[in-house]
Amino acid sequence: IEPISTTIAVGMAATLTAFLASYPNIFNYFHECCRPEWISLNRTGLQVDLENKLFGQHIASRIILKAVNGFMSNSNPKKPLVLSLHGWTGTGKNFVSQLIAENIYREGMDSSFVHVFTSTLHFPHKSQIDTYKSQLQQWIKGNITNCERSMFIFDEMDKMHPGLIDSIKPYLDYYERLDGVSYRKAIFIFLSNTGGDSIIQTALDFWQAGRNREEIELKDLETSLSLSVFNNKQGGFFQTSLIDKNLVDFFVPFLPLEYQHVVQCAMAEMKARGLQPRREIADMVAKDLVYFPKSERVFSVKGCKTIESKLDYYT
Ligand SMILES: Nc1ncnc2c1ncn2[C@@H]1O[C@H](COP(=O)(O)OP(=O)(O)OP(=O)(O)O)[C@@H](O)[C@H]1O
Repeated sequence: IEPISTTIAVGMAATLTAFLASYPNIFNYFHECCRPEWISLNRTGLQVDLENKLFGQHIASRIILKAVNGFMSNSNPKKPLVLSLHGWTGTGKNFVSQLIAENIYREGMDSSFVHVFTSTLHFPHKSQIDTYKSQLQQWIKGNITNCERSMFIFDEMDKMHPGLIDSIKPYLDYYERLDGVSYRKAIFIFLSNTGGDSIIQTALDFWQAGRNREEIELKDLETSLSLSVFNNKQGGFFQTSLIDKNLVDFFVPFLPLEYQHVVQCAMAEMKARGLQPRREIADMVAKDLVYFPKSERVFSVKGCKTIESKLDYYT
């Protein structure tokens, strides 16, 4: 027997054995499963994405990076991570949720462990609230039983019937196990426009005082934000025990976007389409949008939301 071939053959067999040992089910190598190979935080990726892709949100960016990093590096968290993202339309709340998902799950938003609920789509009828409550509980329990590192995104919280979200309160709490299931490694993200007005007022106050937007700190927004979230009668948070029991770990404010950010969004969109980003086109797109308040015209009414369709027109 020729020694070199024998060495290679033995080496390959050892590698294959090690590979099969680490993948008891070879199927899991190709098919998404609840294992670190498929679910683990790419810290640098998240930081780079937040720095380069999310515009005009220095506070949100900072909080999210710290919160997600801290949570994902803790192998034994005491409760699930609960983030509540607030702000005007088109400012990046869904977008940031997507960035988080992409940097934790290899399959990103397409992962079978990332679940999105939209109030008007999944919970449309007030009369069905009791059914929704038990469905939601079972759905979350089932999914976390399947994979403890699951992520749940609740969009349009401001359109959710008050009371519904209270039904999942036990899952967000500090319990070690509930009916044999541990919810502590899951991530819950709530998105809403609630509190947007108070954030805008603060941003406008800074602008009118000639102060730099980057000088706005979380403490400038925190109190008025949590008050307006708690007392807004329209939304799923209305006087919910999630807030008075401090189960929301971070209230994350999204600032209204200005002309310069809309330009950045348009440039990024051109790049994403494989086009050479052109400032004059980005300017045309940005000038096409409506800004408020009427007299100052500082913030984009739709944030960066209609950029895509406007670009179709100009490119
Ligand atoms: N701050 C931002 N930085 C970069 N892109 C952004 C930002 N805000 C919005 N966009 C772009 O605009 C699109 C729409 O924004 P997104 O859906 O995240 O807004 P939203 O805050 O969730 O709005 P809504 O409250 O209406 O749901 C995003 O997919 C993204 O391309």
